[in-house]
Amino acid sequence: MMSLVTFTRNNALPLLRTSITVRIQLNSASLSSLVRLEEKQGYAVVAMHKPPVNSLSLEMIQALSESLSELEKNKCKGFILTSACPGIFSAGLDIREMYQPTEERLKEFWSSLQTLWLQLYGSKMASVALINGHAPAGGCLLAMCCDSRIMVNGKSKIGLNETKLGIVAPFWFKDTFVNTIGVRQSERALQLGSLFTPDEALKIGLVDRVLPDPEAATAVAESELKEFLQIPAMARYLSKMRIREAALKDLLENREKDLNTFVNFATTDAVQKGLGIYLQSLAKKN
Ligand SMILES: CC/C=C\C/C=C\C/C=C\C/C=C/C(=O)SCCNC(=O)CCNC(=O)[C@H](O)C(C)(C)COP(=O)(O)OP(=O)(O)OC[C@H]1O[C@@H](n2cnc3c(N)ncnc32)[C@H](O)[C@@H]1OP(=O)(O)O
Repeated sequence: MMSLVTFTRNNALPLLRTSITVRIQLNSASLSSLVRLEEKQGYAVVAMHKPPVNSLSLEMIQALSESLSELEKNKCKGFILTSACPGIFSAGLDIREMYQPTEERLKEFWSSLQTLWLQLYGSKMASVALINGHAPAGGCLLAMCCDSRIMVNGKSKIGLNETKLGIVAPFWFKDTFVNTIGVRQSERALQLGSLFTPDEALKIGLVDRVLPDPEAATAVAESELKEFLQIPAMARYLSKMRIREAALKDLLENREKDLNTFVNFATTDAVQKGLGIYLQSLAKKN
């Protein structure tokens, strides 16, 4: 189904001295059902929808990438990244992709994740993560790639908990973490695999606002995004790149090496054993 939306720059971006009407066509037919794209006045909502926990499988990662490309193609200025699965933002990487994998799929999985991170962390679009549920590991990474993070209060937790699975956050996860919460907090939290409550996350700067319920959080996410969109786009983007470009460059220049490191590490007996135990513990819970 082809949908059409009209973005009037006068409304969406008050600081731009132009009244050009930008017509945006989001070709949702070609996009996967794993991601729901909703067009709003001057921005888009990207909602992950892979029940039960929005785990980032190869298909989910590619669907997110395609959605961002679709927005870029349509000259969308900003988006809210959130979840359409109640209580879950994203459970992070789909552990089943890393457990007893074929080498070919494992490589495609990791390479797609690298692409998604480069796209999201380096995006010209302004973005707000509306974290309406748990956001461990890869889920936290997605949120950190956005320009602002609004979290709904409750039992959900956020953080990079990789060490708890017996794995290590890759250097670009770490760089994103350090750029968000600083070196000391990152060093401690990475080692401990800490998952933070919304209030704890607020205290260390991992999220920017905590709201009592999804409705309040949505309203704040919208006004936050509009604030970002009011800044002249080029100045805002180049300022963001001042902070992010070194990390982006590092992965761009070391993609192949990072891929090989990941494949070698993930397929060791020790890591496979650890992932198997972790998957069992998740299954046992139910
Ligand atoms: C030297 C270093 C070099 C290179 C680096 C190498 C390796 C590093 C690689 C990657 C970094 C990893 C990043 C990651 O993102 S790893 C994933 C981390 N995620 C988690 O630990 C979250 C696990 N899940 C949970 O804690 C809970 O599910 C959650 C709190 C999110 C939700 O709880 P809830 O009670 O609502 O649901 P559950 O009943 O637990 O789960 C439902 C269902 O979903 C399955 N599940 C959950 N999470 C995952 C997942 N991440 N992947 C796959 N499947 C998942 C769970 O097993 C249940 O399945 P079923 O029993 O079949 O219903």
